[in-house]
Amino acid sequence: MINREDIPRTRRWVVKIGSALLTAEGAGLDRQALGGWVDQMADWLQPGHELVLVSSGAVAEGLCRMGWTRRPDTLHELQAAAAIGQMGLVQAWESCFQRRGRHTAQVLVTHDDLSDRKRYLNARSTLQTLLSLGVVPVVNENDVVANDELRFGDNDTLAALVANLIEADLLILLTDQDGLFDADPRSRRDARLIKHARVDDVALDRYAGASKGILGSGGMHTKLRAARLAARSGTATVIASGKHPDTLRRIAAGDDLGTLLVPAQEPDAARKRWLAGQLQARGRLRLDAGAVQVLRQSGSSLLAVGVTDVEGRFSRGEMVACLGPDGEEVARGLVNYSADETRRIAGQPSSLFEEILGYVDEEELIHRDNLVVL
Ligand SMILES: Nc1ncnc2c1ncn2[C@@H]1O[C@H](COP(=O)(O)OP(=O)(O)O)[C@@H](O)[C@H]1O
Ligand SMILES: N[C@@H](CCC(=O)OP(=O)(O)O)C(=O)O
Repeated sequence: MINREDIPRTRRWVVKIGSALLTAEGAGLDRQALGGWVDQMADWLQPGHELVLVSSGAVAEGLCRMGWTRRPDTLHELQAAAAIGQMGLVQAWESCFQRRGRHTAQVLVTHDDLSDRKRYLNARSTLQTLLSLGVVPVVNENDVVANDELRFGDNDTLAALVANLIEADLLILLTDQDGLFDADPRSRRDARLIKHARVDDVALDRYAGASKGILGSGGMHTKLRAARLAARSGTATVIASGKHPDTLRRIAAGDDLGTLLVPAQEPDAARKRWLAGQLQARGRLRLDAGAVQVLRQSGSSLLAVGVTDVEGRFSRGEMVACLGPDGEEVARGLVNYSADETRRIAGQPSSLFEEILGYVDEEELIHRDNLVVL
């Protein structure tokens, strides 16, 4: 799918509604707005159409329910707020969808769940079953058990992984701005809306910058990253404002609204998509320029001879990030040797592995089937 005119033909959507939008500027859930989005989603859900909702707002609603005026500092208090608020969140979605004759289902996942291949496949089957039953899954991060290290943190990334899981046609990220601008519109009044771009356009990184919203956790940077991740399953992304009463209806009609970010290449195979969605790398391999070129141009396996430095502690089979000489991450993959072994064979041809290690597990440090170039 490339253009707006193709959107009316899309059948499978992931709609993500961010904290900034859902919580009425920090005053708890905006139930009126929520009802409006449900009406638009329910209208779109004609036979043949399927939708997963990714909803933030648990922490913000929890704070409101407890009368806490500021975000607590400790992780446990935040987790408690999420647990309290999640009740309000699912109650609100369920009652609005019920009015439209739709059931909803609560789906809470952690990063850990989706990095385990078996649990990833389980999540996929459950979501697909729910969709085939005509139920609307309402997904959020399981904040209660996720610790700092193993969090998605923002729901943009989670929504993109869900889009990958179900191979959605369209990911819609509803937020408090009209889309991605060429600068943060809160600080630059002359910022220009980007209406259409390919996800690999490098100028987008400059536009998204690092600044975040007040209530949300990611800002535009995580939305851009999410669009790139979603593109791996051929999913296009629209970033648009949920503040207007008919945003989803207009997107469905193919109106020129928000920012449309389209995939730049053919979808990855399912296993590579799962690999690309792994956020936590256990270690980092620094590659020389030749290795970077080979990975980027011919999709080959990574050989130890192209590795100049090894950081971190990892075991065989764990995820490592591969960085170019300038420090930019170029690929990630599941490594065939532990950190200690990798340090010993770095820079060496595979023909010397036997001599150095006393054995050879694999000729490649990372096999191309277990490697994704970013
Ligand atoms: N280039 C940009 N274009 C639009 N918004 C931007 C840009 N850079 C930063 N932002 C900020 O990102 C915020 C939206 O992200 P966030 O607060 O995480 O929302 P959400 O909770 O909906 O995910 C906006 O309020 C805006 O201030
Ligand atoms: N899981 C968290 C949402 C985290 C969050 O705010 O995400 P986002 O809306 O993407 O900025 C919650 O429900 O409060």
